Amino acid sequence: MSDHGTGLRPHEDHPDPVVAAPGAVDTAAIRVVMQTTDKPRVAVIGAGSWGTTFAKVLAEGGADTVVWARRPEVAREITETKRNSEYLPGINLPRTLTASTSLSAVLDGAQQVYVSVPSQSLRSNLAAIASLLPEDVPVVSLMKGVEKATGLRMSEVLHEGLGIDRERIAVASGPNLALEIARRQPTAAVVSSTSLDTATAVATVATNPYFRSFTNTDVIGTEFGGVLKNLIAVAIGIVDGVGYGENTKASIITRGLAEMTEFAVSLGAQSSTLSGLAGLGDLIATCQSPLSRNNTAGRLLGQGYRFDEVVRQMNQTAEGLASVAPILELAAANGVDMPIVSQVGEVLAGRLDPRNIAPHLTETDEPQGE
Ligand SMILES: NC(=O)C1=CN([C@@H]2O[C@H](COP(=O)(O)OP(=O)(O)OC[C@H]3O[C@@H](n4cnc5c(N)ncnc54)[C@H](O)[C@@H]3O)[C@@H](O)[C@H]2O)C=CC1
Ligand SMILES: O=C(CO)COP(=O)(O)O
Repeated sequence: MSDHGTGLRPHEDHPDPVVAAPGAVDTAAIRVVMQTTDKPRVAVIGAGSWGTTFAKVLAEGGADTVVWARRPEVAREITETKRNSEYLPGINLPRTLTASTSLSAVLDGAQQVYVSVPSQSLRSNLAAIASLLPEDVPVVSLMKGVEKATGLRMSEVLHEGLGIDRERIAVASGPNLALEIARRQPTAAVVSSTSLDTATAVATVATNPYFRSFTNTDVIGTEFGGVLKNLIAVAIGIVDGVGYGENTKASIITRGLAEMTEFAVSLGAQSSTLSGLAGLGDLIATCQSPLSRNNTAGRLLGQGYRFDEVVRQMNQTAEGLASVAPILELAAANGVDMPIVSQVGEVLAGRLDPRNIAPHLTETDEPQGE
């Protein structure tokens, strides 16, 4: 069997029963694991849709991967049947992937640790992780929210809660809808750390034939890109739910990117990061896809459901809903106008009829330079 130029050895005794989606990478190229020598041992904290998918990415890139699941039934299903049917229906996980509810078992010997729990729950999980974290290993945030109570980015919460150097922390972001990646559709991501060595070490492990990780050192831009595109995706969902068409959505996406960029740059990001995978790339994916939970939450709001009804209907994490308020506080503190995000906040609060969101792309009715 050819290794399709990957340099990786086909793993022939585990025929993969996943049916490739149209356009997915040739499964023969994917049905491989790295040579067993120097297989990095990695831990993924969180067994929801993204934690499980990222664990699959890492395992299919050759890493010896173990997942921490909060619920025993989820850990058991992953380990015994190689499925996570609640979050990734129809997806077969790699034979080598296992999960456990024991943090010490998962973290023991880990050379890299990836964290993917809902942003608002991160801090409460860190005390237990801190005492078990192997020394000097990189810790990678896969999350796209800010902490509601503090406005801190997830890498900042990791820094505070784990008491580790910023150079050890990385964030991974980009147009990464979990189910598409779980189906092995080709995808790019960006891994960012203030230390390029850390970003490179993580990106090397978080790469496989269908998932390619780029690197940068703009952690602020990379993280805010992932947070802010969720808010614009809620706005897109709202106008979709109302029934507006493509002009409205293109206007919101384009002005939304300008809003995202101004905000992030005011807090220290490089504007080029917002034009990259973690900004524009993720904005396109999230605003276009019905797989997006933020987009879905917005659509329900646009269809007339109240905020509490939307929260009840969502059985997965829609980070944007909790991030609106802290982002608007940061914007106000930095003198940045965010007309689209402000109006998402007004719709969430029940103070603005979703049908009135679209015209308000600026703060005033005076013509403004683009
Ligand atoms: N699903 C996706 O396509 C992507 C998600 N992300 C980000 O990944 C992060 C996690 O999201 P998903 O996995 O999609 O969410 P999810 O809703 O699919 O799963 C969340 C997981 O966290 C667990 N959990 C809930 N409360 C917890 C707590 N207090 N402590 C520990 N674990 C808890 C749940 O049991 C579940 O396993 C979010 O920040 C999201 O923005 C990033 C890229 C893609
Ligand atoms: O971050 C994502 C895609 O990159 C997933 O978006 P949702 O959280 O809206 O599903």
